[in-house]
Amino acid sequence: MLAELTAGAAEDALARREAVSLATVEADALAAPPALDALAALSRADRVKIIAEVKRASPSRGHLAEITDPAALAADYELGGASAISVLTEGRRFKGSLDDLRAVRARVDLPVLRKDFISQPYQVFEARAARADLVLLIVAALDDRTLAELFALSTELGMTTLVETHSGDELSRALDLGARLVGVNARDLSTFELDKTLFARLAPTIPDDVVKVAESAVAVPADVAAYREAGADVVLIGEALVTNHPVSTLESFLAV
Ligand SMILES: O=C(O)c1ccccc1NCC(=O)[C@H](O)[C@H](O)COP(=O)(O)O
Repeated sequence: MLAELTAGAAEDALARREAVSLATVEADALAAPPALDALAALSRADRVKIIAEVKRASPSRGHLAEITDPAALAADYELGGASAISVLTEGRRFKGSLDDLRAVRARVDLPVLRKDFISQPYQVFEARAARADLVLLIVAALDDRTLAELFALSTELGMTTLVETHSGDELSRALDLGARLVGVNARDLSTFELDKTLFARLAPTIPDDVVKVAESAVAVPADVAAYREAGADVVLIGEALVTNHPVSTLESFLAV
């Protein structure tokens, strides 16, 4: 599934590249206003922080929510106390787009994450050209050379990279890269199985100066509390926010 999602996203990027050249998207990225300092916005605090996700659908759950106005949803997230917004821009299975990201960026003052299956420099330039402040790189989807190349490019463009892991080996690769924002995703991206205990097992091996993000599998406030207890600085939440009242749900998650 991860290979299929990554290949599909690369194919879609290639089609966009035929319409808008690499040189153009690179120039747009370089001309964009500076990225917000997402690492500072997400760094350790006396309370857990939340990255709230704009998520219409997913391979594991199918249709989740209509979300006709992603910017309005992001504004609700900001009101509810989110520290950053994640926008799933993958079109085939998540029904997202870069237009969603641009709309969100134009509405909120929070850092915005391009959450996609990135494997090409073109997609990193696109993210910055759309004024994303962060990009996601999934260790399991990339070989070391590509991971390092994309991480360096995102950093050069002034963005923060959320480096996503699912195991001790992937965590070592993320830390070797010098990642400062590391995610542990409870969702196995091949089987879709959720392991709520994975973060607690891996977190003790992540150095203190690395910002730790627990991704996926939050349904109720107790899940946020458990991630916080296990050392999460940040929790990334999608489904629970798009299928419930976004403001009050966020407030309940932040009250733990
Ligand atoms: O959500 C999926 O089904 C999925 C399947 C394959 C690859 C990635 C997938 N999701 C991306 C995410 O990591 C989540 O959207 C994110 O962590 C939020 O998760 P949740 O709060 O459980 O919706």
